[in-house]
Amino acid sequence: MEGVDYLADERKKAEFDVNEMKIVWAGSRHNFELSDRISKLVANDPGFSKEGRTMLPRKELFKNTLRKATYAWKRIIELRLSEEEAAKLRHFVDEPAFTDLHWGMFIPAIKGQGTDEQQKKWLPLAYKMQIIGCYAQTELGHGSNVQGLETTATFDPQTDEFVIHSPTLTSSKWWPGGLGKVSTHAVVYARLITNGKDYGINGFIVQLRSLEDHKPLPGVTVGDIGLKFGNGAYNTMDNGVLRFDHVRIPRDQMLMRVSQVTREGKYVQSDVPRQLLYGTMVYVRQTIVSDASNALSRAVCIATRYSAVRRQFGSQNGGQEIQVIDYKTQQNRLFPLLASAYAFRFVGEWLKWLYTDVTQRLQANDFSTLPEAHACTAGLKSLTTTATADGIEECRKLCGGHGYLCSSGLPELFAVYVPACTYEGDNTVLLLQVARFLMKTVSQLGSGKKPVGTIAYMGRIEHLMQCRSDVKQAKDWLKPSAVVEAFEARAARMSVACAQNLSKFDNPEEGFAELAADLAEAAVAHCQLIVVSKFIEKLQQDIPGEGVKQQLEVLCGIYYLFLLHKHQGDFLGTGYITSKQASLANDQLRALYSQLRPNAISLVDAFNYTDHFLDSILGRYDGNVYPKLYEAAWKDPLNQSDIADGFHEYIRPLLKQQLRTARL
Ligand SMILES: CCCCCCCC/C=C\CCCCCCCCCCCCCC(=O)SCCNC(=O)CCNC(=O)[C@H](O)C(C)(C)COP(=O)(O)OP(=O)(O)OC[C@H]1O[C@@H](n2cnc3c(N)ncnc32)[C@H](O)[C@@H]1OP(=O)(O)O
Ligand SMILES: Cc1cc2nc3c(=O)[nH]c(=O)nc-3n(C[C@H](O)[C@H](O)[C@H](O)COP(=O)(O)OP(=O)(O)OC[C@H]3O[C@@H](n4cnc5c(N)ncnc54)[C@H](O)[C@@H]3O)c2cc1C
Repeated sequence: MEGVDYLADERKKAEFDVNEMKIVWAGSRHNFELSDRISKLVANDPGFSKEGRTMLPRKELFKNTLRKATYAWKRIIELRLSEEEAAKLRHFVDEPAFTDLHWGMFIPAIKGQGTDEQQKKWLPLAYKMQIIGCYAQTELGHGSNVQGLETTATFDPQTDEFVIHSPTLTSSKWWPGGLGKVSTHAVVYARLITNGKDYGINGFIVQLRSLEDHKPLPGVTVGDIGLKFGNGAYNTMDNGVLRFDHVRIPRDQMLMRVSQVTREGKYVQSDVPRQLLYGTMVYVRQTIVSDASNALSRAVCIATRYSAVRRQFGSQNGGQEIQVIDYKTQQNRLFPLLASAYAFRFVGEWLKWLYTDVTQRLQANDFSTLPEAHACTAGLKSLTTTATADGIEECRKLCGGHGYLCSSGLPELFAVYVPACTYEGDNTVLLLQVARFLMKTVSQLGSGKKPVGTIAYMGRIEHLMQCRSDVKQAKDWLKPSAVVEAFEARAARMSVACAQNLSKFDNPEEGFAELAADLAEAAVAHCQLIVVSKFIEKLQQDIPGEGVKQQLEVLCGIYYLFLLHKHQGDFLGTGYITSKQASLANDQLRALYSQLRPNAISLVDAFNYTDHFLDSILGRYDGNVYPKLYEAAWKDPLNQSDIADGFHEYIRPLLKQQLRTARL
C-alpha cells in the first residue's frame, strides 16, 4: 500500500530530537540545509534517474554517465550554483565519473603544485571545463612505489621543451580515472631529467587529445583499461592506459612550485619540502575519510531499516514473528557499524580542520605539521576505508538473501566502494607510513623534542607504560578518562614494543621489513585512538537538542567498547586491563545495545537520505519492502517474456532427450 509508513511505530520510539541530530550529522545548520535542498533537487529531476543502471552494457552505461555529467553541468550553470553547491550536486547524482578526478585531483594538483602564473593560465580553463583533466601517476608496473615510476620528462634546451616518454611497457600509465575516453589533459608524473641527471618525480601538464575532434595527439596512445568488478558500479568510470612516444611540451608546463628548471636547463629546488609533490594525495586522502561516513551510513541505513521490517522465528499463538533487529547477534553486528558511521563523521570533520590548518601554515612557510598531517590522512584513510568496505559487506549479510539482490543497493555500493582500500594508497602501505612516523616519534622521546598533536600522548610514555586500568564495575567504562587512557596505553605499548624489537636489528630497514605486520597493528591502534579521542572531544562540545547528546554518548560507548572487545588481545597482552575488566566492558556494551535499540531507526533517519540517493528497496523510508521487491522482479529483462530466449535451442532439446532417456 502506497503512503503507509511501515516504520512509523519504530519512529515513535525515538528518545531524541531527530531534526537536531540531522544538524549534528551534517556538521552545521548551513550544511544540513544545503544537503537537504540539493539532494531533493537531484531526487526530483528525472534527468538523474538511476533506473536500470546495473543492467546496462558497458558502452551504454558509460554514455549514460557522460549524459548525466553533462546534464549536471548544465543544471549547475542554469541554477548558478556555487562551487560548494555544485560539489553537493555531483555527490547526490551518485555516479562515479570523470568529473570526480577533474574537480577532485586535476584542479587540486595544479593549485597545490603550480606557480601563481601557472594557476592563472590553467585554472580558468579547467573551472569552465574548457579542458578536462585527470591525475596520471600510477603505471602498469608501479603504483604504491611512487619513486619507482618510469615515465621520463627529459629537458631539451634546444627547443625549451620537455620530451615526455614511456620507455617500457611497465611505464604505461594505468588506472587514472577519466583518462581512458574523456580527458583532454592530464597532470602526468614523470622522472625529471635535465643535463643527463635524474631529479626524481615531478608533475607536468600534458595535453592528450585535440580540443577540436578529441583525437589523441601525435605520440599519445590512450584507451580504457577494461571492465572492473561489479555490475554498473565503477564501470561508469573510464580508468585509462596511456603511453607517450617522445611527446613534446613547453617547459612552462612542468608544475614548478616545488622545483624549477631554468631556460638553460638548470634544476632549482625551492625552499619548500619535496613532499609537497605528494600534496594532492594528502588532500584526496582527507576527502576519502570524510566520504567513508557517507558510504557506511548509507549501508547501515539500509540494513537497519530492513532489520526492523524483517521478521523471523518466535511467533507465539499465531502472532507476529520477531523483528530481526531484536536479536542480540544482529545488534552486535549492526550497532557498532552505526556507531562507526558517526565516529567516522566526526573524525572526518576534525581531519578537514587539520588539513585546512596545515594548508594555511604551508602558505606561511611553516612546514612543521606536514609529517603529522601525512600520518593522519594516510592512517585514517586506511582505517576508515577498511572498516567501511568490510561494514558494507556485513550490512549485505545482515539483510540475508535479499541483500544479495542488486535492488537492495548493497552489491553496487560495495563494488563502488571497495577500491577505496587500494586507490590513493594501498591501505597496508599507508599503515606502514604511520608506523614509520610512530617509530620516529618513539626514537625521539627523551631528545627534548616534545610530541604534539595526535602523538602528544607519547610525551607521557613513562606513565602509559606502567599504568593499569582502575575499572571496577561495568559502568566505569563510560568514563571518558578511563577509555582514553586505555587506548593511549595500548597504542603506546604496541609502538614501544615494536621499537624495542626493531633495535635488535643491525639494519633498521631489514628490521622494519621483518616486523611489518606488528608495525601495521601498532599503526591501527594509534589510528583507533585518534577516532575514539575525536568522538569523545565532540561530546565535550555544547550539543543542543533534546536527548541528542545522550544518543551520541551511547554511540560513542558502543564504538570504543566494540573495539576494545574486538582487540582485547592487545589490551590484555599489553597488560593494561585484566580479563575481568574486559568482561565488564562487554557487559557494558550489551547494555548500550539495549539503550540504542529504540532509537535505531531514528538514528539512521538523521542521515536524511532520500530514497533516490539510497537506491535500495530494503532501505526505503516507508519500509514497504515486500510489494516493491515483488514489483521490481518483473522489471528484469528475463521476465519480458514467459518463454526464455534460448528455449528452442537449448531447453527444448534437453527436455526431449530426458523424455527419451526416461522411456529407455
Ligand atoms: C578524487 C576524488 C575527489 C572527488 C571530489 C569531487 C567532488 C565530490 C564530492 C565529494 C567528495 C567525495 C570524495 C570521495 C572520493 C572518491 C573518489 C576517488 C576516486 C579515485 C581516486 C584515486 C586516485 C589515485 O589513486 S592517485 C594515485 C595514488 N597513489 C598513491 O597513493 C601512491 C602511494 N604511495 C605513496 O604515497 C608513496 O610512494 C609512499 C608514501 C608510500 C612512499 O613514498 P616515498 O618512497 O617517497 O617515501 P618514504 O617512505 O621514503 O618517505 C619519505 C618522506 O616523505 C614523507 N612523506 C611521504 N608521503 C608524504 C606525503 N603525502 N605528504 C608528506 N610527507 C610525505 C615520509 O613520511 C618520509 O618522511 P621522513 O620524515 O620520514 O623522511
Ligand atoms: C578504482 C581505482 C581508481 C584509481 N584511480 C587512479 C587515478 O586516478 N590516478 C592514478 O594515478 N592512480 C589511480 N589508481 C591506482 C591506485 O592509486 C593504485 O592502484 C594504488 O596506489 C595501489 O598501488 P598498486 O596497484 O601498485 O598496488 P601494489 O603496490 O602492487 O599492491 C599489491 C600488494 O602488495 C602490497 N604491498 C605493496 N608494497 C608493499 C610494501 N612496501 N610493504 C608491504 N606490502 C606492500 C600491498 O599491500 C598489496 O597487498 C586507481 C586504482 C583503482 C583501483
